[in-house]
Amino acid sequence: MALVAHDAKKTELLDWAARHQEALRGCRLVATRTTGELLARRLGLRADLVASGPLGGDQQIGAMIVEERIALLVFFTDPLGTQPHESDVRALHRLAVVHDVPLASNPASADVLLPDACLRMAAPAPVEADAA
Ligand SMILES: O=C(CO)COP(=O)(O)O
Repeated sequence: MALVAHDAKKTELLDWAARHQEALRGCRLVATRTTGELLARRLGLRADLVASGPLGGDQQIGAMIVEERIALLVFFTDPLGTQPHESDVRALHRLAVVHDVPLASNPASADVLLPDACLRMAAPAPVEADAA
C-alpha cells in the first residue's frame, strides 16, 4: 500500500493513519520521503521510503504500480495549490487508473477502500478456474 500526501494534506493523512494504525501496522507500506518520515515520527508507522515527490518519488511509486506491487494508493493531493511536479502527480494518478489500482484522494475514500485492500493483501492469489 502506498501513502502520499502533499504538504497541505499531511495533517489529514496523519489523522487518517492514526485512526487506522492497527490495520496499517499489518500492511507493508511505501511512502514518499517526507510523508513516510512523518508517519514514522508521529505514529511509529514503518514504511519503505522512496524519494520525496518533487524529486521523483511519485514516479517511483508509479513504477511499483506497473509492477503490480501496490494494492491501494492513498494519495491526498492539495486541490487548492499547484505543485512544481504537477506532471508527476498527474502521471501517478494516470498509472493508478490504467492499472486499475484503487486510489483514495481523501479520508472518506480511504476509509472505504482500506478494508478491501487489507483483505486482498492478506489473501493468497486467486487460483484460475479449471476449465475441465
Ligand atoms: O509531493 C508529494 C507527492 O506528489 C509528496 O512528497 P513528500 O511526501 O516527500 O512530501
